[in-house]
Amino acid sequence: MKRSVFSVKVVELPNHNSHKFTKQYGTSTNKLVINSQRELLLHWLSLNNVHNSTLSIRYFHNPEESSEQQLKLYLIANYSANDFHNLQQARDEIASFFEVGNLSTFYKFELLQKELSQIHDFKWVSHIGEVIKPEIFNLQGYYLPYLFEANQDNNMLAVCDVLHRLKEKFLLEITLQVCQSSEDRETWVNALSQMVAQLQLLTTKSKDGFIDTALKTYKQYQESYVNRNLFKYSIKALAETRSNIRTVLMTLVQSATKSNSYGEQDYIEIVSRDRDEQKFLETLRATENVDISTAVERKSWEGDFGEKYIRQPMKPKLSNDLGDGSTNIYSNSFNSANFGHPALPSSGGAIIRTGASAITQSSNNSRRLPLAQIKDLKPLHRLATLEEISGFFRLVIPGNTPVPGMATTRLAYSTAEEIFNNYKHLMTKDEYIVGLDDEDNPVISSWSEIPHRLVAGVSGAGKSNFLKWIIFQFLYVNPKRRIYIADFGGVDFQWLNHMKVNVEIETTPENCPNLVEKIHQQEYERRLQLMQEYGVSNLKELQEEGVEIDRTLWIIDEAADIADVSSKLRDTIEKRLKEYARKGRKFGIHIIYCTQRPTTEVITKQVTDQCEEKVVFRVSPDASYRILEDASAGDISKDAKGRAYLSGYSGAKFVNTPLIKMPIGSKVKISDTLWANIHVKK
Ligand SMILES: Nc1ncnc2c1ncn2[C@@H]1O[C@H](COP(=O)(O)OP(=O)(O)OP(=O)(O)O)[C@@H](O)[C@H]1O
Repeated sequence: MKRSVFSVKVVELPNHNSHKFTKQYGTSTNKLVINSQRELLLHWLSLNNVHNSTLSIRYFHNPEESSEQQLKLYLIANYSANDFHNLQQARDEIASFFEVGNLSTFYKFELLQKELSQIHDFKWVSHIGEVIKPEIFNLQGYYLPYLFEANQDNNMLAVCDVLHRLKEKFLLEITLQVCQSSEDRETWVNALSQMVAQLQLLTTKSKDGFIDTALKTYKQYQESYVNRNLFKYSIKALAETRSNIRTVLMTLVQSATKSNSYGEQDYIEIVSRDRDEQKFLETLRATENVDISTAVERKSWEGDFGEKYIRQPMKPKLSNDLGDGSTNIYSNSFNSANFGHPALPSSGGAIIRTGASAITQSSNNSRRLPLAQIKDLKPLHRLATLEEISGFFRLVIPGNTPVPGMATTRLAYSTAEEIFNNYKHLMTKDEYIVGLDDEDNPVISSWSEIPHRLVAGVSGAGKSNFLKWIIFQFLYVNPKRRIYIADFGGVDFQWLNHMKVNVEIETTPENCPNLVEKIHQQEYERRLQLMQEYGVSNLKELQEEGVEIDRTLWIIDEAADIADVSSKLRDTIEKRLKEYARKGRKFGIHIIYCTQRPTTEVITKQVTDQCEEKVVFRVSPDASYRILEDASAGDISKDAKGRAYLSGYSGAKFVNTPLIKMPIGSKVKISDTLWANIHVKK
């Protein structure tokens, strides 16, 4: 027998509120995601050339990681086949499901090439808790394992919330193994029919709530288990401390089952490394090997409880109620010696042969079945149908807010073209679109409400692209608007000169004071003078008087260069920031202060105070905190180019700024870009 493991990590979560999804699936995305998860299980059941195939969903919480990386989600498959060829075939089929199956529409998976032991080590685990179906061990010896009543709508959000609050490492693992049809099925099928027949007899003799429930439940087992595909399940929590296990697992039970089914039942058993060494190690080993273990079980199974014959404990509760009629059934209590014996009471013989199950009947035609013991029913509490278990076997489905501990990665980056096509009506003289939020809704900023902005982010985080996106919108509403740029890199904005727009670019910090002065005279002084002349107090009124004047934008691309060259220049700029902030709203003079190095020397308190809107791309958590009083921008991953944390007109949230295609010399013509929408009148 050859064995292999296939593991994937979930790298992208579905975003149902995204524009793309709502357009395609309307409001039914949630249902479709759930169906795609169910399909995974059906697919798994159909891998029939594979033996003992096991599939595990793992939620791993590690508080040592940054806040968007604390929760990791894995799917691990363990399968074996007779020969290498079948094994390879199974692997290809499994891979295909993750790559192109319906699940891949909603989740993006990363194939993990590493050995399993390299993905997870378990040295930190000291306690393991398991969710087991509630079982009733009645004093009189009755035994009843309940079925799971699955909540098919479980989205796992409550579980992720609890996991996120933990201050310890924690692994929640839901594992299913396809139950081979031949495997000990005959034994429990036989036991089931004996139990049903026995309970039926009892209900005719007395009214007993428990017996009624037991009969109903065992009949349900007969209907849904006997001829169906089944899974063995294990639902485990592996933890550093014992204290959080019950909380997490109960939250899982509450999410995965219908509220009326968990009631007061106890679902959880816990073993600890020091106290239940053998059980602990056995169940830990099962996790290491992506296997099912049944080591953890309820104390009631200890002793000789399971050894009893099914009919033995079924003594009437009040023998008086039964009168003499009971004798026939109960006084000749069964034991293996008299099983199948012609001297068996006739009612006993009928018990088996009149059992509800077709299998029982057909088996009985050919041979006598052994007398069933309580322990023959024991496998039932470790089995589940697809319907029962599907509430538990669930990848988290995000709601309106991101899943705590996981980065909300978007399914696709929106381009500036897409945003422009969908939302250009939101680009006005006073407002522009910063980008899209994680629900793919446009995030707006307002020039009239917030005069100045601070843009920060490490090299390559997407600042320059963002500035181009702002410039595009600034000019789209009026190509005659004037822009001043202090860009000491010197090449990022030169293309604007080819656009024949009103732009002035200063490339050396040394000449920057001239630019500052020029802006002051050409824009500030001029506006002041015009307003006095026309007797008005703001830009809008001036425009209404017929004066051809509009907002002006001053971009300082690397503020650190200015601070390096001269602290005097920095002070002057800060003074202007303040001056234009006070009057900016009315005057229409706006500054975007941009830096890679958001140190205290560059981003002084003056700057953070004056720039009321902050767009912070990836920076260190410290820098994020300094600028935003929130460390969120420190969690932005390196790959998430264009993603920023915004604090400003639209509140505080993550925003995904779009990539804007630029004209490149003769290679990319202006007409092939959005810039063709800026019509400069000659
Ligand atoms: N919104 C975005 N979506 C996708 N990719 C982007 C986005 N913004 C930038 N990029 C990619 O990242 C690269 C670096 O972006 P950009 O030049 O804007 O970074 P920067 O923060 O200005 O870096 P530096 O400070 O070094 O100039 C770009 O060439 C582009 O390919």
